[in-house]
Amino acid sequence: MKKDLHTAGLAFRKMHGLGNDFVVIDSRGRDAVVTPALARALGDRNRGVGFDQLAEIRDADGADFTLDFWNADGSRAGACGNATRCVSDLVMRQTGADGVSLLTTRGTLLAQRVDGMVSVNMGHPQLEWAEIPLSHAVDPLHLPLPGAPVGVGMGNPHCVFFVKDAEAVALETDGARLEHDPLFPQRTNVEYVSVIAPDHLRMRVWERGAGVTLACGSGACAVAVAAHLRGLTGRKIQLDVDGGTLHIDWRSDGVWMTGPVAHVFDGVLTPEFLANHA
Ligand SMILES: N[C@H](CCC[C@H](N)C(=O)O)C(=O)O
Repeated sequence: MKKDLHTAGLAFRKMHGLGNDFVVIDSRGRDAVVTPALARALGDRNRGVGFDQLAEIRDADGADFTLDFWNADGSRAGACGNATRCVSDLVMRQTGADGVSLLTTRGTLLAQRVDGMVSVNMGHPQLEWAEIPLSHAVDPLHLPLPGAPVGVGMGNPHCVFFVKDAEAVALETDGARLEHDPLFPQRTNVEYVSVIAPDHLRMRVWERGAGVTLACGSGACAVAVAAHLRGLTGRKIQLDVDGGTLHIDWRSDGVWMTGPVAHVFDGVLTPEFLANHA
């Protein structure tokens, strides 16, 4: 941790997309400051700020900015759709532009403002077992687990179950167990989905490294892809999550996700907090 942060503190923003909540730290123009220990401390809803993911903005070559994501347990997340939409909104407000490009571990993503909401192209889904990743060669469309879920990568792993009633699922126990199933060498996010209509799904989610959340953007994209590949839906759907509604459109250039964003408050982490957790 840099010496000036120990005297001045560290500014952050609290944002959310459909109740999927984020702390955003802007490290453009300086070295990155987030460590696994700081992410865990900040993610503590009693002793820190609390978030589902922490997003750190950094400078980028060839894009408007770079985004790194951390889960509340201090692990890294390769993708976070809702935080991507929130930070894109922030940067669009700062620059006055209607669109931005950003770099994540997936490469360059594009985001734009649409009807008061923010859309992001989350890229092409990863449908090969090794890129999801799975531990060995199996058919990702019918994974060898009870309930035959679908495995999809969106820069992070997802395990999608189609069930009769997503409300009736034991999300906390089943999600926690499946996150650590040996089929997923990097653990997995877990989604339970019921079909309302060929263009309308209901999803509940257990996130790797964060637990039950009110929404998950990359999960919503994975679910739309899985549902279409299983012949349950078209390519454009409305998806109801616990925190609201997302719109997903799997186009030829990637999976687009659209929804609301909210900026809740700004704060400054104290030098004392940083000294104890950096
Ligand atoms: N909330 C995020 C996903 C976080 C995924 C994370 N839990 C992981 O380890 O992959 C989203 O909107 O896409």
